[in-house]
Amino acid sequence: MSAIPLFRRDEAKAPAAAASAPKPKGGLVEVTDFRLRYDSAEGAVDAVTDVSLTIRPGEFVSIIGPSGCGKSTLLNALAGFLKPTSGTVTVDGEPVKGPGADRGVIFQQYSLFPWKTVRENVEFGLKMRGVGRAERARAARTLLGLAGLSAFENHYPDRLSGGMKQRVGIVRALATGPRILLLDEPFGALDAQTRLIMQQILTNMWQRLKISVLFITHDLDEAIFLSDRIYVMTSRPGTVKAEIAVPLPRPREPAMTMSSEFLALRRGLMSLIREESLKAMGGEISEEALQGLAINLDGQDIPRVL
Ligand SMILES: Nc1ncnc2c1ncn2[C@@H]1O[C@H](COP(=O)(O)OP(=O)(O)OP(=O)(O)O)[C@@H](O)[C@H]1O
Repeated sequence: MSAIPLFRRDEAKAPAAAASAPKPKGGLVEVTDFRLRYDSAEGAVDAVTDVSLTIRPGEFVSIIGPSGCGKSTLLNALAGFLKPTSGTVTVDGEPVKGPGADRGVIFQQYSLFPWKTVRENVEFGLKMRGVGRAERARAARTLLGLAGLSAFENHYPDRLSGGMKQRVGIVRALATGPRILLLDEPFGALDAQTRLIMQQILTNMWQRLKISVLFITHDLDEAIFLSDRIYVMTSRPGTVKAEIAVPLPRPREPAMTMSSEFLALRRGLMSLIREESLKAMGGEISEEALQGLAINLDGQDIPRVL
């Protein structure tokens, strides 16, 4: 078994891009000393603190971390929906001041227009920008082809499965040519098999388009399979605990998930996440309790009590 080193911050290097991939046009994301505090009626919540991270042009980066560590908060700040309390978020050197066409955003919930066909959904953003009918149709058909959806261009969303709807959502976000794609647990609502297929389609599309991606997930296998690098966050207030390079070759193939390299990465990530998830639960769960040994039975015989 070959051991894969887990890198701490500043040590992770992205693997070289595949020779066949197009050269990315911009898409450098820099987050520096980012902090976000929510002020609510119940008091202030420090959601994220002292986060600095980078997504290089054309890089696929994932963020994993325990529930409530601020992953969505970071993504929303990159999307321009939230302003940092302090620190900076820039895209190609320009501070993010709000949502913009340079960033496509995809959430777990599907957000298609039910009264429009698949192709009309994909063309919508282009139409808003005044792109002509023929050019719109050509762009939509190319992207739908890449996502394996050509046969469904005239279907309405209610005729599509969850996986198809999410693929249409991704295609729609890509249609306007963003430099960065931000995905917040996009496959979280899908069954395990569909999820694997979606990962394969996304990695294939990304390899063809080579735009920068920030991907949030709870699924370690998904993060490893898709990413060039993975940031692991601590429990709240979230900060970066580790930065891990994924040195698996491209294109990614499902068989790689059985490789010793993949499994070594998985083990390393699992132990980092477990540590933080236990902390996020307020430390009330001990190792003993996880084994069912810490429950006080007062000398009673379990089968008789039940
Ligand atoms: N509008 C808000 N007001 C107050 N607190 C908030 C608000 N939005 C989020 N929070 C809190 O900030 C913290 C970070 O939330 P966030 O949704 O970014 O975490 P997350 O890592 O994406 O969580 P999950 O993995 O469960 O989706 C959480 O403790 C959450 O309860």
